[in-house]
Parts: sequence; C-alpha cells; structure tokens
Amino acid sequence: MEVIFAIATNPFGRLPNILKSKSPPVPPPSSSTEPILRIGILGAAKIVPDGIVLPARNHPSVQLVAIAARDKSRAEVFAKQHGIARVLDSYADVVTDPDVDAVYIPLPNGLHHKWAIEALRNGKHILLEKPSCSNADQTSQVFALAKQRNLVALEAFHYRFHPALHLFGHLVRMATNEGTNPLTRVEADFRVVGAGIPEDDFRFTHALAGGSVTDPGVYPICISLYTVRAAAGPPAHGGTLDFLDWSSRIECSQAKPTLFVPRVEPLTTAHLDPSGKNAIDERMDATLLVPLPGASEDAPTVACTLLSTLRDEVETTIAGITFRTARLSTPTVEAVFKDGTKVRYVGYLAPWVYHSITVTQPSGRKATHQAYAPSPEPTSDAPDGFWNTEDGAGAGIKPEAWWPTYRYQLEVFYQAWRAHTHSTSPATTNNPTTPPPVPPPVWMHADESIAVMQCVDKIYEASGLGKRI
Ligand SMILES: NC(=O)C1=CN([C@@H]2O[C@H](COP(=O)(O)OP(=O)(O)OC[C@H]3O[C@@H](n4cnc5c(N)ncnc54)[C@H](OP(=O)(O)O)[C@@H]3O)[C@@H](O)[C@H]2O)C=CC1
Ligand SMILES: O=C1OC[C@@H](O)[C@H](O)[C@H]1O
Repeated sequence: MEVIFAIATNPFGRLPNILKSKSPPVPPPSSSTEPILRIGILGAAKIVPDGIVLPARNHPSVQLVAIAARDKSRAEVFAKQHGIARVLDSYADVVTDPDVDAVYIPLPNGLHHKWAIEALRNGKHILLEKPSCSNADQTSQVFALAKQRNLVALEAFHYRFHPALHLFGHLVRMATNEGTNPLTRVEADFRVVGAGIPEDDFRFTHALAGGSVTDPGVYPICISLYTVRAAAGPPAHGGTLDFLDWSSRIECSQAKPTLFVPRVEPLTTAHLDPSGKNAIDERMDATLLVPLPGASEDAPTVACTLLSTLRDEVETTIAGITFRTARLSTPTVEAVFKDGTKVRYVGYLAPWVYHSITVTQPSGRKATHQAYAPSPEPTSDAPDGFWNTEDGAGAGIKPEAWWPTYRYQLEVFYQAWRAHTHSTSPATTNNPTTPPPVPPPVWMHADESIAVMQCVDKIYEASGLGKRI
C-alpha cells in the first residue's frame, strides 16, 4: 500500500526511472578488451523479459544467443519479439551448444535441478531462478557440481544485489549499537496477489515443487537470514561464516498452511501429492528461530515470522453476494531490537520502483532513507558486499537510479564470469588489455542458497505437508 500511495502522490518522482527500466538505453558494442558473455535461455517463461532480456539489452558485453521452448513456433515468436539470436530445437540443444557460455534457467521449480545439472555437466555456467531447486539436497548437488567443474553458479535472488538492501543491512547493524542492543525479532512477507495465477500453474502443482513457500516464500526466508547476519556483523577475527553449521541450528517452531482449494472447472488435481493428499499451501504462516551467527549455543535466538501467499484475497458480502478481491500489499521486512528500535524496509523486491527504509527509535522518532543508486553513505558492513559509488560495470558504465534489481544481478553474474574466464583462459590471462579478474562487489554464496532451501524443507516438514520432491 505504501508503494501505491507514494507513486500516486508523487507520480513524476519515480516515473522517468520506471519507464527507463522498461526501455533501457542500448550502449555501444563492447570494446575488444571486454569478453562477451553468451547466454542461452531455457523456456519462453514470463520472467524472461524482466529477468534477462531488458538487463542484457543494456549490457555492452552480454549477448542472448539462443533460446528453446517446448513449442518451437512459440520460441520463434518470443525470440523475434525480444531480439534473441537463435531458436534451437530443445533445452538439451541449448545446454550443449558450443556457442553458449552460460544458461539462464527460468523453468518451473521442479525442473531446476535436472536442467542445472545438465547445463553444468556440459560445461555451462548457470544463472538459476529461485527457488534454486525443490529441496536442500538437490541444491547441494547443484552447487557441489558447479564447484567441482569450476563453473559460476548463481541463484537469481535479484533483490540481493540492489544498493537499497545494503543500506538496510547497514542500518540494521547500526541499530545493534555494536552488538549491545541485540536483534530480537524479524517479520518478513511476500504476498502474491493470486487473481492472476491460473489454477493449472506450476505454483499449484505438487510434482513441479509448487507452493507458497517455494514461490514467494523463499524471499522472506532469504531476507530474514540476511537481516540476522547483518545484525551479527562481520565474523569475529575475520574469516567467513560457516553457513551450513549455522543453518543446521535454525529451527522451525511453527508452520501453519492454508491449503489451496481449486475452484475453477475442470478442477485440477495437480495439488495432490503422490499419496493423494492436498500438499499445496496457498498461504503459509511460519516462524523460524535463527541463532545469531557467532553467538554462544545458549544465546537467545531471533524469532523470524514469515508470511507467503499465492492467493491473497479479501471476501466481502453485500446483499448476500460474496465478492473476492485481491488484497494489495508491498513486500516488507522489519527488524526489531531489544530496546524497541525498528528498522523497516518497505518494497524490498522492486526497490527501483519505490522503497523506503525507516528507522524508528524507542522514542518514536523516525528517519527515512532511500538508496536508488550506490549510496555515498557507508554500507561496507552489509553482508556479502555492497555497491561502492566507485564500483562500475564494464566499459565505464556506472549503476544508475533506474537500474532494476535484475540489471544489478546480471552485472554481478557477468563480473563473476569475467573474473573466472580471466583466471582460466590463457587467451585472456595473456592479454594485458583484458580487465583484471576482480570479483563482483556483491555476491550470494552457494551455501546460502543451500541454507534457504534447508529452511524451506524445515517449514514444509513442520507444516505436515512434507518436503518438496
Ligand atoms: N526472479 C523473479 O523475480 C521471478 C522468478 N520467477 C521464477 O522463474 C521461474 C519461472 O517462473 P514464470 O516465468 O512465472 O513461469 P512460466 O510459467 O511463465 O514459465 C515457465 C516456463 O517453463 C517451461 N516449462 C517446461 N516444462 C513445463 C511444465 N511441465 N509446465 C509448465 N512450464 C513448463 C515453459 O517453457 P516453454 O516456453 O518451453 O513452454 C514455460 O515458459 C520459476 O522458478 C519462478 O520461481 C518467477 C517470477 C519472478
Ligand atoms: O519470484 C517471484 O516474484 C514475483 C511473483 O509474482 C512470482 O510468483 C514469484 O515467482
């Protein structure tokens, strides 16, 4: 609601940047010193235009070279519309194509594992849509293979790469007053307005790892873990966090599902699990008890309350007739500290459209912050990096206020790939004009993708619906 209010009351404030994000400038072709990353796409999915087509259009060193869809004629129309160079006969042809360096995988959740493994086995780097897989075991297999084959693998948690999140992480750390004012509670949500999702969508299909936790729910899980890590600050004595040791200590104390019930004839049965039980959550209310990394075993945990919905509706009855209308809301995360301080980030999934980060002191005094581009404020204590005002994209490009999360995501993926290519290819290592192999300024680690899926598994087990398979 806050976002709608903000845009409605100041439409011209954000509008130019929103329009630019939908029609980004096309930079001149890359200089010869920048290696070109050639991406192939599996499926003509709805997320493809925002997730990769528009970001790539604005990237001087990324080319979308191939796509395949189950129906080739559909892929041909899609490729023409979005400027994708070649249409191949099958997903298998994309992952084996010698002219593809990396594969973008925007398939239904239940197909992520199969196609991530296929792509990696064929030597392709992967940008894998969220949720990384159907469960944590599958995610561990994917990232283990990427490591073994020395390939870049990134889960497409786009919101992680936007400077507004890094400012939020910094403000969370500041609120702890160097750890003396501990984080006690996190509340996070993502309510998808269900009216638009057809009942035969993969999100309501058990065999394709559907459900509200695997779809919108992974964002509140992921941002809650980020918030707890931000509050803990960098690991003591340097070093890096042992994610999997930490995540193994996270418990799900309650998980209450609201089951999906088909309404539209012919009624689907895809929500049933193999034993015939309804196993699709249209909504999940859950609590994770998350230890602060580095805290002693008996230290209090942080209660993270999570809400995800696939159909969020309000029922109104007038003159005996019941109407269902979508409830509008904006993805929000709020961190609450022992002294009552609150840090609330509204709009964490589409921060380039609008967001606000408000710190409320125990006295009730509020200060609101925003970061539409890398912020001059110090955010270097945010976990997993931050965009410095000096950090650029290749070819002298700097992040701009219109950049969507997906453009940042493509940038970090490109930079990770470039660093990798530089360190493994004699052609680039011997070329003195090739940019040095700097890692991207921000990253999302493989072990964190695994930790998120461990939380998904724990929530589904506690809910009685069972892990996704
Ligand atoms: N990062 C983000 O902001 C978002 C991420 N996502 C994620 O992206 C992925 C795709 O989501 P979305 O774009 O909404 O999905 P769509 O339903 O639009 O697309 C899924 C694609 O998967 C292919 N497919 C292959 N097998 C099947 C099957 N058995 N049933 C249905 N589709 C099949 C289809 O490709 P074909 O063209 O070959 O027929 C289809 O285009 C999901 O993992 C989702 O979680 C989704 C929305 C936003
Ligand atoms: O990742 C997502 O973000 C947008 C939602 O509408 C969608 O269901 C989900 O897959």
